[in-house]
Amino acid sequence: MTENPAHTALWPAPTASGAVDATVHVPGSKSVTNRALVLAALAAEPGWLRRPLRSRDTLLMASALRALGVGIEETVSSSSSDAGGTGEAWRVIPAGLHGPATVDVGNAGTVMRFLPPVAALADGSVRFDGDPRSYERPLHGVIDALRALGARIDDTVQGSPGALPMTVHGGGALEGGQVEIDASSSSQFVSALLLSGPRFNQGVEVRHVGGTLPSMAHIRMTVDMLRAVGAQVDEPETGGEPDVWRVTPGALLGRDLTVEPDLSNAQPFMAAALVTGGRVTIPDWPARTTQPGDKLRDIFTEMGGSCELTEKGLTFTGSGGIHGIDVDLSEVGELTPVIAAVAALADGPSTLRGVAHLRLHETDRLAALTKEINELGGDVTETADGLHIRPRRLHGGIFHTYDDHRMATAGSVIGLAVEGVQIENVATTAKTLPDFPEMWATMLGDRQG
Ligand SMILES: O=C(O)C1=C[C@@H](OP(=O)(O)O)[C@@H](O)[C@H](O)C1
Ligand SMILES: C=C(OP(=O)(O)O)C(=O)O
Repeated sequence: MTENPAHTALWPAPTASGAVDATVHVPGSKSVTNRALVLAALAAEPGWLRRPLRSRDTLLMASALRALGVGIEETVSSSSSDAGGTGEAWRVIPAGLHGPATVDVGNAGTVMRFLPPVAALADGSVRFDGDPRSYERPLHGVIDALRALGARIDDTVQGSPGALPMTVHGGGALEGGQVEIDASSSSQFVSALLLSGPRFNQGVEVRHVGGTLPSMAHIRMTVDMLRAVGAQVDEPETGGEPDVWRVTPGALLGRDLTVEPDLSNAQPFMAAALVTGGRVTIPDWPARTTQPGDKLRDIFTEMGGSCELTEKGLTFTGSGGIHGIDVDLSEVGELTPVIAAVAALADGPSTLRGVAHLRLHETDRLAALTKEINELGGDVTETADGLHIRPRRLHGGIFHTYDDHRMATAGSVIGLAVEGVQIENVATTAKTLPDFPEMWATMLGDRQG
């Protein structure tokens, strides 16, 4: 097999010549955009998504829904009042879902987990395939649950059962009802079943049985967004049974939704303020949000910064010092790589806990962070559910990224403080933030190279 040159290309991570002082407009949230697309596709009337994220994961979601018959028209409004926004809006026009169709999930957890229930509602066969890594990421929870709820799925044609590739033989409707799943390997199993639940004949009752459920922030996001389009949801946090979610069958409204900036993608820019003792403002930081990135206000404050939320957005200011942290990240696992990078530059040790499931993300993130930080001279050890990080003087070298966007941004944060760090395949940030290298250079005022 020939190597794809983009996968081995090296990007010299710019070092910061001084404290950063920048305003960074961060594009829309991946998690909100892909949920909004699914909910709009399942609605009873057309809807709008304003300032959607345009990245590999969201374009894969849009292409897949189009392949199932949904209309998605991309428009750019010239009279946009979006401060700093592109004025981009997508009109989503629901239609009868049908196969035959092929869905490329790439390496998008949201596409590979959220769309099989949608395909089960389609009339016809829908084949799912994706990047080699997508074959290894857990999907059994969605497959087993859909079968229990009445779907016909063939996951034995190629590869191993319980994983991609597979074909969902949609019957035009799904009975739904009660189902038990072990979602300890991905919260997206629960979100997937809830998002399509209003369209199942009996709705759905999902009971999680198993170890700790990760990424609760993302399940809250699912519940919030379902309610916003008129779905009735009972859930543990508003008085329901622990680990049980119920969605009543019913029609969904077409909404006009403006997508919040992706706070997890704001993270490397905030980390730059922390690492350089500078200041970064993220416009449009929501006053109230279910995004896990909102927790950065607490986490990065504890690590040495301070936050101010004003009408200009969130201004995060580094103090010049970086402190180690002992933190349970189970609710906000996707923040781990950049926190690990900052921790490697801190004045004391850190322990990151509650994130064993990161071993099955875009790559094995615990192994990858350990190996790459240690190869720059660091001292990181893996624990059963996280990382111990003891800061040491780091040196330059190649930071491998394993097709993981958050490995690339984590390496870039280290590169701000360490000369000679080269990021392999920085283009992998296109999964959720295609303009990352340009945004990074702009933040640094194009002074570095
Ligand atoms: O539902 C979502 O949008 C997400 C849920 C989380 O997945 P896991 O629960 O698999 O960690 C998170 O890590 C991922 O980036 C996005
Ligand atoms: C785990 C992540 O993505 P996915 O949606 O592919 O699970 C992530 O973005 O950190």
